[in-house]
Amino acid sequence: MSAAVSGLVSANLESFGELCAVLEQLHKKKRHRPEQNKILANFFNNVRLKMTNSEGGKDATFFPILRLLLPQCERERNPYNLKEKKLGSLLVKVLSLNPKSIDAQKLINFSSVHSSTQESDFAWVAYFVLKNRFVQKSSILSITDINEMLDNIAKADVENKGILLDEVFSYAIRKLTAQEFKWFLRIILKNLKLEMSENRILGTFHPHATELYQTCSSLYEVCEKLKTSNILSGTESSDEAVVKLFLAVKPMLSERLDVTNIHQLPTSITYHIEDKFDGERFQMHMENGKFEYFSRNGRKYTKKYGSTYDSGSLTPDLKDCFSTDVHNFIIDGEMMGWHKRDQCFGCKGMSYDIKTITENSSYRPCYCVFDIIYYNGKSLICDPEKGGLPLKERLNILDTLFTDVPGVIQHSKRSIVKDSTDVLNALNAAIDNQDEGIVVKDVNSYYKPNKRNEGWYKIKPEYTDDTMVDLDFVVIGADEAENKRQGRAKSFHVACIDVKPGGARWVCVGRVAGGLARAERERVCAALQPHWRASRRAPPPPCLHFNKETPDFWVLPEHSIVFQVRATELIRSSSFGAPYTLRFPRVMCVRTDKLVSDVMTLQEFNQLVSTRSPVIKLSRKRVNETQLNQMQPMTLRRRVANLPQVSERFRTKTTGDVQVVSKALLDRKLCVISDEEDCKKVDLVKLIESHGGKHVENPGPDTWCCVVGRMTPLAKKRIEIQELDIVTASWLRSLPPSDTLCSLTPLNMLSMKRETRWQLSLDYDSFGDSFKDEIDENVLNKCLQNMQQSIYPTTKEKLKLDEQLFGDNNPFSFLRSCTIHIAKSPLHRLLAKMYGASVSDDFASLTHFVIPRDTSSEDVQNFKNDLNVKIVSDEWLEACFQEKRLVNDLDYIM
Ligand SMILES: Nc1ncnc2c1ncn2[C@@H]1O[C@H](COP(=O)(O)OP(=O)(O)OP(=O)(O)O)[C@@H](O)[C@H]1O
Repeated sequence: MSAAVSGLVSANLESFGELCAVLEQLHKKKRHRPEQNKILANFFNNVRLKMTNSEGGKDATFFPILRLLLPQCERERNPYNLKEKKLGSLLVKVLSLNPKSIDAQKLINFSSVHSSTQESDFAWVAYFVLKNRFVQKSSILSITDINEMLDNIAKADVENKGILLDEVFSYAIRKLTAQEFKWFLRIILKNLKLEMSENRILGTFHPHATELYQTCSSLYEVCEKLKTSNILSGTESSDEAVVKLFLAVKPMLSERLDVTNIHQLPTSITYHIEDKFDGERFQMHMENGKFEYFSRNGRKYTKKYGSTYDSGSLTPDLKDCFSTDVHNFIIDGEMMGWHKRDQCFGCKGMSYDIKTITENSSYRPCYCVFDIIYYNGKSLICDPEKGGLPLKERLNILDTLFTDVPGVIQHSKRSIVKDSTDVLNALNAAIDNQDEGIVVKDVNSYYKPNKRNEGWYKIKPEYTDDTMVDLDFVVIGADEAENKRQGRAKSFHVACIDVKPGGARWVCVGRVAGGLARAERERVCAALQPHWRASRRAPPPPCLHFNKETPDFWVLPEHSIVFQVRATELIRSSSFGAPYTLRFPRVMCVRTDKLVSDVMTLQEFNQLVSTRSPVIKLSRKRVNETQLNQMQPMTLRRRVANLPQVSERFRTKTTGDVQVVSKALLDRKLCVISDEEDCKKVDLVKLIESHGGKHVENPGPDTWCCVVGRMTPLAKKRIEIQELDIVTASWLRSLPPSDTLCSLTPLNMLSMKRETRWQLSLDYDSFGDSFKDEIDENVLNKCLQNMQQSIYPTTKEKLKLDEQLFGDNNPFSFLRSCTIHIAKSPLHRLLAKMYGASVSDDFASLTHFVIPRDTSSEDVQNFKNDLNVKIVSDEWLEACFQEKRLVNDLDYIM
């Protein structure tokens, strides 16, 4: 297809040289996102203009260009299977360089780590080494030519024709300029080094392109759908879901949830629990007996698993399992390894890769299906307007689609959640079984491609403090960072101590990269810097046992420090000194208080792995219900409505010696949301009981009211949503004993539900002044305070006013709708406030979390893990300030 497609845009329309010039500009402006966007948008507009003005150009497609701009999204061509090492040797061969020459050595032994400047990738090194050998000084090849050359490279790999490769490369060297060749190499390596995300490039191309790409993972389809003629005639829209058989849909993702925050899920919603399978996400497409398999990032694995019932390692076993009235479908699930002899699942850390296992492996693929995307010609995803069905209805279809064949294809089992105890029990069962965790899903959620916050939650033990066993290791090595901004080390090799009669030996157990905050990493690197020894110059001494994975630098423990490390599992490995290594490790803290001789001993480490199972889970401790009550404000995400009660034995209890002295709260249920600085929760509960009331752990429909002391994020959230009656803890503390039930007045309340508000409005005015009761000085003061407050309009009212006065954009308060946390710049904070933003440190209520543009990707990832809020670069704010309007933040999402 690709050659034909390449021809659709006229060869003369765009030369590769012009594209390279744009790429150069984008590369130069890589720290200036808005400028990059402008450059790219201008380029697209120019091409669009040329297309419409050219004969038949209205039907021309951007695909040949877009696939060069987004080489990492290339799915129409086979993989090139050319990495730096192979490319280096190929160039040396094609250019007939003396392999021992300095230039040839630079190409053959290229390593991004050891190259002289931070910016240099292989293409850049090749450019400098080879630029004088290029004869072509100006551009002569078109985009079509380049695509054809790439087709040939992909073909050469499939057909294993080295000659074809040599031909393409010698042609490229003769016909391309040195600069074009540099970009040609970057396209082959699928990394243009522009620091522009897929979404940003697609978003600049067309506002609907990103969404379309999520549903089909095909640039070709995106370009077809957004052809110039459609754009001009206004017929294009993203409303039509482009789910097509045999085109991969980007899978829906799960949001991380710490089980101790489970109460924060609204109880008005029904959830079910499923096992969290520890395999590889796969989609299966089928039409009339023809199958395709796609991995999570849209790569085809059909050859492996089989395109028909006659081929592959999975499809032949599916022959009789599908219902007879199904013609086509797309299903979503996890490809697991099934141990043929032991008849059980393996997990990802084990010594097989489900994508590449062969017949000889002890494992075979078993597809565990948890969703359906497409059924008998109809897409079932996205919102109802687009034909989407809620999960429970999709699952009704899925249940009838096939019958389980154990070890081949299985439905993911699910159970409806009745209360938080169910979730806890399921997680603890997963911990006991050494499983990865559980997944909790809103049964009414719609399938949203590539979306993470749409009703699916993954709950793993490691998200909860205290369930994991932390291990103390000493740093004995490091690998060098390509980018030295955060210090010299990219990752650290950590070891346990093996105490021997002749002296200690340090046995490396693995490598850890994540977990350290930027400043801390810098501090660690600075402290170790004087003691690092490069392994290339001086091999590590025998007391440091590394095995195959020798670090770039080693350090003696006496000069080193201790890391407290948390990992999800230990997996068998022959790469490091110990027979098991750490899976997904991260540094929890630097133990400056610990001597290196106090780290874990090899003996202790071996005890952990004494079962000899290939994977040892490090989540040892179960979660108990008391932990469920410890809210974690940082991950507070969703609206809280009627919440489930925790089981009786874990409720906050008084000692039982409370004397009931009043009937003010007789038989009423109250829920204490937060305590007061000087009055613990248990004391507030005692007060409730002394008035004859009952304390409940979570508010439900029969809860009379809630009590708030300290303004915790949870308390704020509950007050904000105005769905509960909430009184202040000071009201409870000053409640006088009484023989009759007390009543609530607006002045004591932080929040009211609608019915209460309506009822009280009969007796009180909007400032809390009673129509019938006399008031004292104290009450009068409070009413006056309310009057003052109510003079100021709410944000909502201000927004309305903005709209009336300024239409779409109020140039003086364009940030009014935003609640922003600004990590660094005080100036930005000031300006943001000046332009109407609420600047806040309350992570639960943020619309944007603004961080400096040069924040490391690791830190960005950490923020993403911890916060459910848009994380944007500070360039977004600058763009807003500059343009005096609320600039679309999409381009600035980190
Ligand atoms: N029952 C299930 N429902 C949905 N996803 C599941 C289920 N079981 C396993 N998964 C897998 O869990 C993955 C998410 O969990 P995990 O955090 O381990 O993966 P990740 O790749 O590290 O992160 P993420 O996929 O969330 O970016 C999903 O992509 C999916 O492949």
